[in-house]
Amino acid sequence: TQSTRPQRLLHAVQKNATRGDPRSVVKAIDNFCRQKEWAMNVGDEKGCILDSVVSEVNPVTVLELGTYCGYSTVRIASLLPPRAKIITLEFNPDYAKIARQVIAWAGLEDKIQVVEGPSGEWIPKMKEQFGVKTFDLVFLDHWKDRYLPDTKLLEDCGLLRKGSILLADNVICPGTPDYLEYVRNSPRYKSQYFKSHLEYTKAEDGLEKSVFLG
Ligand SMILES: O=C(NCCCCCn1ccc2cnccc21)c1cc(-c2ccc(F)cc2)cc(O)c1O
Ligand SMILES: [Mg+2]
Repeated sequence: TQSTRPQRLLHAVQKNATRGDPRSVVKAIDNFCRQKEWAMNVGDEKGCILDSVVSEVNPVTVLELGTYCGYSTVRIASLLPPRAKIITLEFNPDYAKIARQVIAWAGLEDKIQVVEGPSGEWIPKMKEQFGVKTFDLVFLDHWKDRYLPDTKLLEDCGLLRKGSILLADNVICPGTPDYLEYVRNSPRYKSQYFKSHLEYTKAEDGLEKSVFLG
């Protein structure tokens, strides 16, 4: 039976990356996507912006919405202090299965919890299920029409604190117009746009970093 793109991406990691070396896993995925098959990882250009935000925030609790194959999960986790944890939500069980194997190859399974299901159902259960108080950093990379409702849900569930950072991928391509309008005009956020390009292409895209003001 025909393999899927995530399966081919995983094989490229297992073939070209060193076990326990997260940076080599990131490199192997970027090379696969540049040379063989495009895939919707945040990629190396936006990935460097992600790295700088993570290093600046030094988060202890991270929520990622949209795991896919675990590229950004590995990128973030490789920069976290020892006790820090990421909860990453993936709707598609096949993607989650691949992501767990990519994360294991990077040797980062102790810092990462991959949770399967829709954000709308899981966000209200974060406190009781995972003992989370608030998130220091949220990376939004899932259905683009869920960025806004899930941000409001995070607020309503008390999962954001003064200074929590929201970092959103794809605010230009595919685009999240209602989310951008909200974080850029709400008095509860201080927002900043990092112009970049859609992963592995010349098309414009960017990340929006928004600080929750409480
Ligand atoms: O669609 C994108 N990502 C989302 C994938 C599905 C997420 C599903 N999901 C995961 C967790 C979760 C929790 N609750 C509900 C749903 C949930 C995406 C697309 C492009 C893209 C594609 C084609 C093109 F021509 C240009 C750009 C580029 C990106 O970087 C992207 O991220
Ligand atoms: Mg994305």
